[in-house]
Amino acid sequence: MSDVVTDASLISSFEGPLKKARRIVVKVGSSLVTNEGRGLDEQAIGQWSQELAALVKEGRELIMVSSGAIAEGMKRLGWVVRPKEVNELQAAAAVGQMGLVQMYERKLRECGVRSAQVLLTHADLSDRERYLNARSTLLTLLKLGVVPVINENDTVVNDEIKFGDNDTLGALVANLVEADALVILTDQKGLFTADPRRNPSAQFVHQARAGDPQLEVMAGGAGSGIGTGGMITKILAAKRAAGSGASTVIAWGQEPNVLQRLCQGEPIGTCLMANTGKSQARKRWMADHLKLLGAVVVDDGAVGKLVGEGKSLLPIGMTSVVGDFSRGDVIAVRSAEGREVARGLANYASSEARLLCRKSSVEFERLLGYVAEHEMIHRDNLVLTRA
Ligand SMILES: Nc1ncnc2c1ncn2[C@@H]1O[C@H](COP(=O)(O)OP(=O)(O)O)[C@@H](O)[C@H]1O
Ligand SMILES: N[C@@H](CCC(=O)OP(=O)(O)O)C(=O)O
Repeated sequence: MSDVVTDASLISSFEGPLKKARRIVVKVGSSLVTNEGRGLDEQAIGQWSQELAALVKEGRELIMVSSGAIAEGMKRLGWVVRPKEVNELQAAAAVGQMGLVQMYERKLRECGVRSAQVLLTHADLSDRERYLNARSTLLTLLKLGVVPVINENDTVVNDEIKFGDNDTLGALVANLVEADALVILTDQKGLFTADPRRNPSAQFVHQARAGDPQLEVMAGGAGSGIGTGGMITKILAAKRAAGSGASTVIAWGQEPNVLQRLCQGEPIGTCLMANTGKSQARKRWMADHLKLLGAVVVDDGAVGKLVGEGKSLLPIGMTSVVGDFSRGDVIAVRSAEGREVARGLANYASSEARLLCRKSSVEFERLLGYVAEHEMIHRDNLVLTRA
């Protein structure tokens, strides 16, 4: 599908990508969360929390990426005009984040669901080791039925504050946890063919392909003075999320029961479809690594587990380690004859992996002083490369 669909009748039987989605990242912008800067919108946060809780109870995994710290901090500090100084924006974010996260914690707890605060920077997600640590923490939280509430760690960055780009953070988180879908809730019903605040005759876009260059022409900057990214960062976020196979829906955050209705398959908002399958995208990413830093050689039993049974690679099946790599690098898995059978993300650096060859996980702590993971390569991070 490459066309931009503005005719509602063409999508009447369309189910949307949320119905079958198990792992969903929801991003809400500052203007929605803080009622256009008037202060935390308790009713809205309460409503989203009820929906998140209901979806978690259905067996889905939900992550909330929420902006609003700066806007709420400004309100608490009595500042009417958004400061220009980065250190003042950072101070406002630190003050506002307290109230923001407390409100999510309380509202979710009232619905019987636990939450966790996670503060990330773009830099965290580009460093492989921190990327893996963030990933494994988030996946553990999801497994426990906890809803992570994520924001940028505004105190330690300045460019993120300047560009205020939590849409990108939402997409990076979707990629990090390999979400099935990203939902971006904002103050418009979705994407229009032009900014509806400036062009009242703009048409609504029901559906398009994520990454379609036409969308970037339609999207403009922020319209409210509270939000900072505007529609363009949402379009680019959808393109980024599509890289790992996640489709994106941009919808109005005040739409009644928006999340549950989307999950029932109602075509609300603008749906930007990813045209790459999840595993395909991941496979391509791994296959794109032309030069691998190392490899582990495994015995025939391990080859059978990986190839025949789709299992993770455990150190007990490894006989030797080749090269010099760090945790998070893509490495090859070779058979005893030296043939590459798979590739994947190493959970241990080569120096540690050498100590773990032929060892069972009960010995990891004694050998390394800590246990990062039981697997050398988790099956979620592994692709078979033998034809
Ligand atoms: N083509 C478009 N369709 C819809 N909204 C657009 C478009 N171009 C620009 N916008 C503006 O983007 C705003 C949403 O972005 P932003 O204010 O950053 O919200 P948020 O805080 O939710 O991230 C809308 O209020 C709207 O004025
Ligand atoms: N992280 C900051 C800024 C993020 C921001 O403004 O993003 P958005 O409202 O989604 O355009 C905050 O919480 O205020």
